[in-house]
Amino acid sequence: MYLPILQIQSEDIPEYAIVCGDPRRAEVISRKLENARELAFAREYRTFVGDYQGVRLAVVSHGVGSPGAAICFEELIRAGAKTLIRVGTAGSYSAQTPAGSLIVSTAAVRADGLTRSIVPDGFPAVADSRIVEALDASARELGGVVGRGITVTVDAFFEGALDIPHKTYKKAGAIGVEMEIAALYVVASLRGARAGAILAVDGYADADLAAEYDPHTDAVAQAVEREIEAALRAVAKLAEQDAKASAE
Ligand SMILES: O=P(O)(O)O[C@H]1O[C@H](CO)[C@@H](O)[C@H]1O
Ligand SMILES: O=c1cc[nH]c(=O)[nH]1
Repeated sequence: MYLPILQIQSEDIPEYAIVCGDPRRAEVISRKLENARELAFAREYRTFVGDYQGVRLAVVSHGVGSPGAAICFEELIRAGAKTLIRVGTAGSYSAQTPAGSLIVSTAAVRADGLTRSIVPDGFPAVADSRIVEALDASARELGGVVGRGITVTVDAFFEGALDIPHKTYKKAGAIGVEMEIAALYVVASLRGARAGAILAVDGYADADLAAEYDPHTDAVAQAVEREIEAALRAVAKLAEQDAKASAE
């Protein structure tokens, strides 16, 4: 089956997929794979396949924002992807997770518009627990600060005339904010796939903590390197669990 937006053939897509916003990050991840091959680069969607520790996986960029990203998640799942892990960046709400930390998202606040148009209010956006455990364990193997908790998915990066209620989300216990995870968790739930996400913190979103925003520091680059490695190790762990389960 031809997937018209990603412009790939479903036969080329394996069960495991790593997704990220930035097409350049997809290329960086693909360089960690053996037998890496670029399948397509259509709009913001850049698709690679390759092997990590013997596990075939796809690496696909989904761009910025939930509507475009949801198309990518839908087509990947239609193509046969069953495990999707987002490797992204986030703003932090907590001094415990400063720039350069990693966050493993357990669930997402649906403060986006896309999921409102595909599931009712109140429907949760939740990560798969085995993916959370695999990401958390892999991130901790690599050292550095690792937070774990609820993240917020918004549509607006910059505030307009209305405030983005970061303080309210923080008071309610969320630890960071980004722009696509709720769409990933909801689309995965709708289509019978499982999903999780790991984020490199690139600054504070909380106005009380915020300094000049600079996502291009060495600390952030090192955190992105660690989250990529953590996601790849998590894929290997999950594939091993899946192989054991299907042998039983
Ligand atoms: O680094 P990525 O994966 O793009 O994730 C975050 O960065 C972008 C905003 O700068 C949004 O896509 C947000 O979710
Ligand atoms: O959406 C995002 C991504 C990174 N950093 C932020 O503050 N927001």
